[in-house]
Amino acid sequence: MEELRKFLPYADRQKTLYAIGFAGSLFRFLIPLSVPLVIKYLFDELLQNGELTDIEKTEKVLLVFGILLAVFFLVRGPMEYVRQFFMHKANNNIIRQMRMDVFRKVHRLDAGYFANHKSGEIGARFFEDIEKIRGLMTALFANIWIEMIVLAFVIAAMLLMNVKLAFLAVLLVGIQFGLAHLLAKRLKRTTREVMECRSVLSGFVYEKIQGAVLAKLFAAEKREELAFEDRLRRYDTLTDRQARHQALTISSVNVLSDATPFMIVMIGALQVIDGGLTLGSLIAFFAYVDRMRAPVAALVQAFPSITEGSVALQRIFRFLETPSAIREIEKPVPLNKFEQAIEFRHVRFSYDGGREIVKNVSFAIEKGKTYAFVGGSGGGKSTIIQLLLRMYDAGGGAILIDGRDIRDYSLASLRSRMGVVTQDHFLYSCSIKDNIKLAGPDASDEEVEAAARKAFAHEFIASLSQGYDTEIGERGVKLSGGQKQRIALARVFLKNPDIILLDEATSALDNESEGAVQEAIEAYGRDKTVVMIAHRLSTVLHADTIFVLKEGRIVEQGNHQELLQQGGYYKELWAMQTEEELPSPAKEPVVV
Ligand SMILES: Nc1ncnc2c1ncn2[C@@H]1O[C@H](COP(=O)(O)OP(=O)(O)OP(=O)(O)O)[C@@H](O)[C@H]1O
Repeated sequence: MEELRKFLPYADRQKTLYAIGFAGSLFRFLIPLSVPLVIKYLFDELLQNGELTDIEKTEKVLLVFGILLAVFFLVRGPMEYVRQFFMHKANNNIIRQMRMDVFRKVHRLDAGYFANHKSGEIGARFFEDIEKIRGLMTALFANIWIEMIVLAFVIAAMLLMNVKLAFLAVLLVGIQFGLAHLLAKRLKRTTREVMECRSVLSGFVYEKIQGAVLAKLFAAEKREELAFEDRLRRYDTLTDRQARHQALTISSVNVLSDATPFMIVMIGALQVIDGGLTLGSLIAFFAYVDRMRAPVAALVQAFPSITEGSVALQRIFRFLETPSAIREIEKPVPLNKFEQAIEFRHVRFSYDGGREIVKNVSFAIEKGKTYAFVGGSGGGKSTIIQLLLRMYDAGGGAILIDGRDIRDYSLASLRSRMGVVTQDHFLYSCSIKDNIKLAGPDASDEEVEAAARKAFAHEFIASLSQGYDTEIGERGVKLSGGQKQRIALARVFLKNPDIILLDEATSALDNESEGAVQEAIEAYGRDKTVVMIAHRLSTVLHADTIFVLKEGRIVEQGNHQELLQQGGYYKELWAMQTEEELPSPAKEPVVV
């Protein structure tokens, strides 16, 4: 029930709408409850009344039913409308609020969370889980209380007519609730399993849709189908179990609730024979017992909705309360400008708390210079950039910018000083212009074009039929690797940051474009601080300092010439690459 306590503030904000909807519900449900009383009046006081003439009786019948029909049409109908509209409005407002909170949370979680959770599973929170709350809200904020009030009204009317019969009815209803409550416990457990399984399934499907083309390349369609079928079967087993529990709950309660009127009428008939009850009262009693079945059935049927909704709430709050590994200090300072240097001091880092990826790394980066990290694959080069961006926090040592620990700076200001182009640049499925404008939403078309020109992207963009307005598909699938890379670069040029981080930023370009983009980066980077990661050493020859990383350690550092003279790992890498690249004279650098 903890989840319901956390949910209350959401409902509290909608209390006016709920109150209006609730008032509408009261009229809508209570008006029909007057019918048995009218029946009793008809039988006991009107039809069997010897003092009234037939004409008088007819007049009274017409009057009573005229009033009743007027109330039904003029009050009950509009009240039903009020109930439906305001309840829906309140529920929708809560759902929108929760979706916003989940969305906001997605953007507050750290990179580590996304490395360990599938996007489809996270997406399930937005739609399936949040939709499940709708049933819970309707049950909790309207139906349950209305049905309780109806039930209380019915019981009160019964007590007024016959105490003994009323107690019998209350006893039978109590048994029905007890049974439903008992069975609901098992139902809750299964419901949780079903929902967990469904979100895993949705993560699986989402990933397979993204990998559908890859599956074709490996002729793995059949394998994927079987894997999906297997998962669906497991999901079916769970939903079958859930349906069985649900059916058991509803059917056992329904049997009891169906039998209740018979028992009451039987005992009531005996009382009529004894003269302890009038015929009109028995008929009215029967009508009330029958009315009692609806609230009881509604309450029992509300159990599954409440169960599902509360499991969904648990899952949503678990997500909303996920602590972010990357947090700002209480009063972060803004990094308004990068003035002097970046320093890594004995930095250590492991993604999983086990294997160290960065091992006691220390280096300094001065403002206005160009640096490069090179080394074998998996050596930790990209991880260093991730640490600098505070996508992850170092496990040991410290990273300083202008003499201050980066954890002291506000995250937004820290990241806005840096522009990054990675190997895996994410593009949104919108227009090229909007993708570039991610770096500056207020940029004019001229500024966007200038940035694209610098990144040697303007020509290819202009050649597209829609130009800058061309939609590029999910993750930019409609563009080539080199085109995507140039758009990512244009984005950085538009952002105009103090520090440029380029992780294999030109690897997808052909030799000619790479040379041109390199020149652009060099020209642009003259008054900037540039940190590059490259496999192709020929692209980092101009760097002021090259750090050579091997298995998480800096094993050598210096400029290209110095490193060659050291005759170590760098020289080995250089020799290997120049041999590989010999057939391409255009790219062959001069080795002195
Ligand atoms: N999110 C992650 N969770 C766990 N391990 C990771 C994660 N990202 C990277 N690694 C591991 O960290 C190590 C270093 O990866 P990193 O990407 O920093 O290397 P790199 O030097 O940039 O490699 P490459 O040149 O191939 O891009 C690798 O062994 C990789 O498996």
